[in-house]
Amino acid sequence: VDNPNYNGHGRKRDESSSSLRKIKLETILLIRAIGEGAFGRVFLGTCAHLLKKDEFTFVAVKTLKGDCNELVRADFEREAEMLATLQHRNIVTFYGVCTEGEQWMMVFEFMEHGDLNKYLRDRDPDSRIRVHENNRADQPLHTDELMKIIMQIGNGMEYLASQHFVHRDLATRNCLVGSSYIVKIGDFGMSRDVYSTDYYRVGDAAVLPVRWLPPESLVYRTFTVESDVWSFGVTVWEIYTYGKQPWYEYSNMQVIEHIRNCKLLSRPPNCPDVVFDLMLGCWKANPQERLTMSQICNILREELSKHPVYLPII
Ligand SMILES: CC(C)(C)c1ccc(C(=O)Nc2cc(-c3ccccc3)nn2-c2ccccc2)cc1
Repeated sequence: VDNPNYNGHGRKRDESSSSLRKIKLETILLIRAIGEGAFGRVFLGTCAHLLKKDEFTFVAVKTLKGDCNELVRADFEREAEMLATLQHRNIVTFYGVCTEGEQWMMVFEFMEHGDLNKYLRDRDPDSRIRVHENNRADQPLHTDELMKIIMQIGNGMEYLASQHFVHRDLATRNCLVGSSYIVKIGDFGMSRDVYSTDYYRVGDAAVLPVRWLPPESLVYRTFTVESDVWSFGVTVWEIYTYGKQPWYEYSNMQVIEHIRNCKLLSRPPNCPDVVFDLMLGCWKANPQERLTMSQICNILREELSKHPVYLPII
């Protein structure tokens, strides 16, 4: 059970850090809805004078349903406070909140390519039907580009672990892809609606992303930076299978049995040894034996330095 002084993500409530910016309602323009969930909607919008005095910035605005009670609003404030303290190039930028109108809003940076799971599925070299975004076929992703993606998520997770922040739901659906293929960890709380089959109600408790969780999280419901490392390994598996659901051949009940019996996901096709070894390092039954995010980042940096990935400068 989490220490009562910590919020759900195992983070010391740090009163001094609230750099929570209040954004004026009149500077926000909502353009179109890009997501829908049980607790509200997400819009593409613009925000004036956010970064530079006389400029607009594209933003993703998470609106809280107007008829929310005090409890949900207290949650909203707490989440916003927490998000405001986490800043890193591989964490989706949280600009601030607007609590002027009836509808409270959270303002995030807009990530133009959407969530990483959809991005991967649209760029699977094997997928026959090529999704045509503005009539340009999405180029399939090659394995060296996949390595760059896991490096970025690794950097973000290393930062969260350094802040003693436990994510509890790391997966490609909760990562976003921005311009020039920057990948960041972040979501708008819609995953349980959009990717509902990734979650399963274990006992009478909350719905859990069982396919991404280690044995101790399923059995004792403990979530730690070590259980985040396990989920990172499953996220890497997702990336090298271009967004397949882990254990897609099995039901939730069978998956829980597999994980409890320490059965591991198999090596994705064409997955390099170093990457599969990394996954195995994340999936040690004993949390203390798992790689740390820092060790993971060092291994990835070493590997990337061998095959530098040339940025698409043309
Ligand atoms: C990676 C960072 C630190 C940026 C992060 C960490 C946690 C969350 C998060 O907590 N997501 C999240 C889950 C649910 C959630 C909805 C319904 C049921 C159960 C959980 N809501 N949110 C949510 C709430 C407010 C703003 C945005 C996301 C996001 C980013």
